[in-house]
Amino acid sequence: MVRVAIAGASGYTGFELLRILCRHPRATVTTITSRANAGEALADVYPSLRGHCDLIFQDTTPEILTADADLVFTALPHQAAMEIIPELLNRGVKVVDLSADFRFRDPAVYQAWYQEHTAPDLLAESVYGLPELYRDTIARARLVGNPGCYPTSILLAAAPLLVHRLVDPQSLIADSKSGVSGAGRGLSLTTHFCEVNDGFRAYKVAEHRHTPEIEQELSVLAGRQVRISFTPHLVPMSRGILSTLYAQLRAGVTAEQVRDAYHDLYGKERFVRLCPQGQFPSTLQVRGTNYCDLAWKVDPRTGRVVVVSVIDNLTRGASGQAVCNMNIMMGFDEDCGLEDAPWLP
Ligand SMILES: NC(=O)C1=CN([C@@H]2O[C@H](COP(=O)(O)OP(=O)(O)OC[C@H]3O[C@@H](n4cnc5c(N)ncnc54)[C@H](OP(=O)(O)O)[C@@H]3O)[C@@H](O)[C@H]2O)C=CC1
Ligand SMILES: CC(=O)N[C@@H](CCC(=O)OP(=O)(O)O)C(=O)O
Repeated sequence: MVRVAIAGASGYTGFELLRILCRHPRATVTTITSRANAGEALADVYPSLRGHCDLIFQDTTPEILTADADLVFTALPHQAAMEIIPELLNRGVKVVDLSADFRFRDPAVYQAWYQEHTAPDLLAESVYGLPELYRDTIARARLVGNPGCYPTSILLAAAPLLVHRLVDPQSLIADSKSGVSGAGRGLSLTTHFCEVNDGFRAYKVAEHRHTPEIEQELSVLAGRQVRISFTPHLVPMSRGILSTLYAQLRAGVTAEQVRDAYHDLYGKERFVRLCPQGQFPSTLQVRGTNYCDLAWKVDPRTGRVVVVSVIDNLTRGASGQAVCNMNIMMGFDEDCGLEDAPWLP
């Protein structure tokens, strides 16, 4: 059994980690932390977990997080994560960080979009935690930067097209719609029920901080610097992301080549499901799971391919992917604890 601590267990991704790990056959959660809830029982903060886990929240300190753990999930806001992760590593645990603090290869990019990086040396060591692309390095990692939710949905949609050189990498446009839990559990006017319900809006157009993360990984896949137009939208649902990706096909590329590229990259993948031709996925079909469901269509009128990708932002976009990364780091089967079928309705 691997002993696990969760920093920031009172937030939405922390809760989702607990939901998954409570039934994980090879992991046991020993420690949960939150500054505001320290001293309270988990079941008092999250009554839905009553009977599944009887832990008490403790304060978020490196000493507490490493006292009885082999691996720590840091489900903390950006900046707060990098403030404690160097000390966690010094104390000998492995870390899967759900924030953006260890997703970037170049500290200057992080600093341009976030803030000063207080542990830039660790960026050279951390591994971007997208299992389909990096499972071999994840297996050897001590520190994994778990991908952002929008990047996960967009990178999985784009990868076959770039790996097989089927599209002009500079033509990529991604239009994404997220449920409100993507903004975390904290209260704010933008996620207030009356501000979100019955409406639908774009936000942070051409300036969302996931743009450099997406471009970093698209550039690796394309073998050259890539720029993307990325527009996120907030939709009135609790969970889920649907991303629509548009790309210009290179001259002469056929629909059969596009189909073969998706089957080549994902044919054996446990968590990427390719929809039957003509069926486009709903966020409902991946709810509460680590699946990314993909569908595409070549439009012969425009010479573009349109790809639709759906994930659950809290599971595949955060905590499910984090557990998958833990499984790889510990040498477990990738789907250990992640085998559940989606919920419906
Ligand atoms: N929600 C989502 O869909 C996704 C979120 N992420 C990332 O995962 C991380 C967690 O997100 P989420 O669970 O949604 O966030 P929440 O706001 O729901 O939870 C944040 C958690 O961190 C703790 N916390 C807040 N501020 C600090 C601080 N300064 N120092 C230490 N602890 C702090 C909070 O508890 P307390 O204040 O009591 O200590 C709480 O437990 C973030 O980095 C987020 O960007 C990534 C992908 C998807
Ligand atoms: C709906 C919503 O607000 N979504 C969040 C994305 C959450 C996410 O993936 O988080 P990271 O901050 O860890 O990169 C946003 O747009 O900021």
